[in-house]
Amino acid sequence: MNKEDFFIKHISNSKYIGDDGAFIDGFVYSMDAFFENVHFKKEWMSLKQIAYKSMIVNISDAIAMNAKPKYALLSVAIPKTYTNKDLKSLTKGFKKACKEFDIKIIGGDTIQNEKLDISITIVSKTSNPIFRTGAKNGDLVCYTGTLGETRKDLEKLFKNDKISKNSKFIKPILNPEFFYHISKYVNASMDISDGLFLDLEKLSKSSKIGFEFFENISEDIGISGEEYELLFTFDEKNKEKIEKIAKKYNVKLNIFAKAINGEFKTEYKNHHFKD
Ligand SMILES: Nc1ncnc2c1ncn2[C@@H]1O[C@H](COP(=O)(O)OP(=O)(O)OP(=O)(O)O)[C@@H](O)[C@H]1O
Ligand SMILES: Cc1ncc(C[n+]2csc(CCOP(=O)(O)O)c2C)c(N)n1
Ligand SMILES: [Mg+2]
Repeated sequence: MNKEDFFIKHISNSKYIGDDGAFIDGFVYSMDAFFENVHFKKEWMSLKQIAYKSMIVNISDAIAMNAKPKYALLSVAIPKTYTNKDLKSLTKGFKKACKEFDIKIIGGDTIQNEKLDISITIVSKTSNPIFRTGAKNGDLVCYTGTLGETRKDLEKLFKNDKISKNSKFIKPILNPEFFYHISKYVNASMDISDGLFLDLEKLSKSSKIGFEFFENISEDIGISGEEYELLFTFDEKNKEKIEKIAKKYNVKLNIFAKAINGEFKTEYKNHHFKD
């Protein structure tokens, strides 16, 4: 067991752990860290882009639970060298995401540190939470969008090559309205942050199912992390309805497997705690 899984297993045996967020009394609580040299290097993105993405990766978890983000608590560790202009750029990024998703920042903490580190808690609302545990035998398994480019762009950045400012690595694309619209047909869902193969392993564990793949999924597609696409399962009888809604919202669907008895394990390791 890797250190991440070992720690999570021992920190709590609460039933709330294991989903993209914890559902309690109509609200979903989720948090994600966005740290310099772990999630980005300062040369790769502007401060506004960094702040914006730190919010988006958090909002992604809320959407995957079929919850509407409402409030954010924001902790920021700021390097000493940052000027007021730098701080303004950061606030612009946070505010842009808040405006786009109608979120209020209701608190947080600000400290000084060597690196720029951001931790965000999102409080979101839902009357119909979707968990990772709900996939049923026979369900179709689907992800949205196109996978692979994010990892390629990350590799380029590591080689000091330039990438487009429209890259999903810089600016992930979320599809909240599409997902809220199909939510009544969805049995299980999560977002793709670690990569399809690793996230399928999590889905398999949570729902106690395996997968029968309709075609081979290449490594390029399967190990690309930080895609923030949606991964979900649904009963075959809802396929046409979901496809129609996807068309309306211009969302690409990839129905790539069927849930079956068994379990799915990937040979690929989580990038966290590699060594
Ligand atoms: N330090 C921690 N203390 C308590 N619970 C944790 C801790 N770290 C993770 N968890 C919980 O463990 C589960 C898995 O966490 P993980 O970070 O893998 O979530 P994820 O949504 O799969 O990934 P991502 O962080 O990329 O969104 C979640 O329910 C999360 O709330
Ligand atoms: C400097 C740097 N090194 C590596 C990566 C790749 N990376 C970081 S976090 C993550 C998955 C989701 O993480 P989390 O579970 O924390 O949300 C991936 C693929 C990066 N973006 N920047
Ligand atoms: Mg998630």
